[in-house]
Amino acid sequence: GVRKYEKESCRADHLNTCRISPYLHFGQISPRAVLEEARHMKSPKFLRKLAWRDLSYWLLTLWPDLPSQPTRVHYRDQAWSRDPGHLKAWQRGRTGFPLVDAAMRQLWLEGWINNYLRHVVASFLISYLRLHWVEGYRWFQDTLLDADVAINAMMWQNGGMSGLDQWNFVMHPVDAALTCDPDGAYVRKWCPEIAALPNDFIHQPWKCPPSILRRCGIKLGETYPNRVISDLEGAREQSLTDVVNVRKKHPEFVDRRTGNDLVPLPDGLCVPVITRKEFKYKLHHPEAKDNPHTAVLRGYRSRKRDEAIAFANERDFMASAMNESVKLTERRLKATQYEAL
Ligand SMILES: Cc1cc2nc3c(=O)[nH]c(=O)nc-3n(C[C@H](O)[C@H](O)[C@H](O)COP(=O)(O)OP(=O)(O)OC[C@H]3O[C@@H](n4cnc5c(N)ncnc54)[C@H](O)[C@@H]3O)c2cc1C
Repeated sequence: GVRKYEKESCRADHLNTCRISPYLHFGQISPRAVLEEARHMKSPKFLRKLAWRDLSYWLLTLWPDLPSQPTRVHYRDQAWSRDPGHLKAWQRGRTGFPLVDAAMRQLWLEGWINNYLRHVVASFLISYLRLHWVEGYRWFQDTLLDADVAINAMMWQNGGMSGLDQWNFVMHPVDAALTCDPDGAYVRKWCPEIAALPNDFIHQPWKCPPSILRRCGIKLGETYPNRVISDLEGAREQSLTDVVNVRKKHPEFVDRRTGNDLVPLPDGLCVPVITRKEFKYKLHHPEAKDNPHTAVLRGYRSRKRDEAIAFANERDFMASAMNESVKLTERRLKATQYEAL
């Protein structure tokens, strides 16, 4: 169990975490008892996570408005999208991105998803749909069995870039899927309307050749939603620019020496806090296309799968081109026979 927790707690298709958060939240299990048990497990990762729980309570006592007001105060001026259609699609698991949809459906029906999936859907809301993190916080408060004002707010603040500890990664909805659900079992369970898709396309049906979609009885836009956004990279770039604009507008909250954000503490003192390297780079190189510190996580599986998909599409194209050419020859032949008569 411990080995799986250390290395594979991300898996969506296996239960590799403890699932004790609702019991901890409602006081049915004491965190001290859990800590005592966990000492024998030799899982530093687990102990770290348990400690984060206390960290969030400490943060909430320092910043009582943690659930609604950016801790990095200048991020109040950040531009966000306000598309209600996108928010609804995210909440109801109808974004057209299978892993995001599967997780949001599980959350709605069971009131729980694992930590990795919470990061995936949060990254999607914030960095790709560019919707305000407070929307995510509110939805999680409404739907999670373990909904906890302190932990939930701390995590959404950090994901939303304005928390004390900015996440240094962004989860790509397809690359994350290949990591946590490599054979698509999880997506098939929660998105049964696309279950018949072969593994290569289960996490990106929009790349599936039309003939295979037809064979699986899938009509994108009808039986399963089209993607709410298709230009993921463009959306991510815009989100990056939104943060850089805030930092440009408020040089008084950027430490001149290190480039880190400055956060005013409740007693008035301003302290520098760790800031994502890609934000610091972009501030000084606004036109640069390739940011060497990009935070989007990519995996080797994605590249392998992309090659397989390109091959399948090429084959599909060749097959339909050959089909067309056979039909054309038949039509020509018929026409000549008709003329000969
Ligand atoms: C956007 C977002 C929102 C979240 N909202 C909540 C929430 O409202 N309530 C909640 O309990 N957890 C929240 N978490 C943290 C974490 O996802 C859950 O605690 C965990 O998934 C619960 O499952 P588990 O008991 O199997 O966790 P395990 O991984 O087995 O961890 C054991 C316990 O450690 C604590 N813990 C684990 N991860 C974290 C963390 N990242 N921060 C603080 N404590 C942690 C929890 O009490 C958890 O029950 C959130 C995470 C994210 C990314």
